[in-house]
Amino acid sequence: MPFTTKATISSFGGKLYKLTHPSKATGSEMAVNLYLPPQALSGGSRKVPLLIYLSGLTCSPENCSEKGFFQHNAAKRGLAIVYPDTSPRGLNLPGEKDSWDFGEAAGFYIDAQAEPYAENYKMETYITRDLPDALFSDEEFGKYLDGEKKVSITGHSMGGHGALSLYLKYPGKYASVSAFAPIANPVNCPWGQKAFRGYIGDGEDKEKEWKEHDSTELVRKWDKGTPLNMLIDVGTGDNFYKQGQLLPENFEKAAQEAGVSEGLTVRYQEGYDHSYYFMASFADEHVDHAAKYLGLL
Ligand SMILES: N[C@@H](CCC(=O)N[C@@H](CSC=O)C(=O)NCC(=O)O)C(=O)O
Repeated sequence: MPFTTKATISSFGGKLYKLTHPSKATGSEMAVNLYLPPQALSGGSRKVPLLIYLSGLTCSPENCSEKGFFQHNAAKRGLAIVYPDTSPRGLNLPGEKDSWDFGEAAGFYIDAQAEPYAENYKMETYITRDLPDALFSDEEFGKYLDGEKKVSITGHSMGGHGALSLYLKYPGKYASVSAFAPIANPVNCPWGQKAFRGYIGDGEDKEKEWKEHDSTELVRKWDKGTPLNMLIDVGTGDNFYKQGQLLPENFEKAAQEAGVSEGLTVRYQEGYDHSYYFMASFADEHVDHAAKYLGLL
């Protein structure tokens, strides 16, 4: 099914497309922004690889495309970026809009099993299947995107959890992963527990299942012979980090204990907070991280 283009905006010599498209997984129309760098467009006509950026709680595709500054270096390296939404919208499910850290704009990049979310909150399937399939097969955008190459994945906060956990759940699917201030051990923090309780369910068996979506648990199972190709930045002035919502040290420790920390870089950036000022400061480096593994550097 084709994309509907709502707006086309020039950015760093390329174009940002504000789009919507239907998703089978969510049973709804999904908003998504796509950045095509100049190399893919007129005069370039080269197929470019794709980086997926997963946003945090409360975000839409707009936040990062407006103020993350990823397009700056993507335009130099010849990399397309897709900015998906953070949940289905407009469903009016009971309780969906009661809080900012659960429900609408807080889909957590997992497939919900609990009611009333089980039918539509299938964000894992949307990100791993519906969205890439739609982009690479699209008559218009498919011309510019290199579907032969793997894609890379990155994200912020809840989206950092999404990027790390999908990378670890689907070994070999993504060329590399990076994350800003990821919720790295969701089973042990209030945001993650609220999401997993609401989307997966509670009780002993369900809580065991939560671990299948937790990056700190998943990294323990990573193949020892395969480098992680993973970059994580966390700001030491981040209030959510100080409140124990992110827990990157637990992730690092688990990777070290499992003997899989080859290719893992975790940086604690002095004084930076949780905001897009932090991300914009290091966005060029995260784009370079992806560009390296996508063969652009
Ligand atoms: N409304 C909340 C703050 C919400 C917030 O900070 N969201 C972050 C992501 S947090 C983890 O996933 C974000 O990216 N916000 C969008 C932005 O443009 O900054 C509160 O009141 O504390």
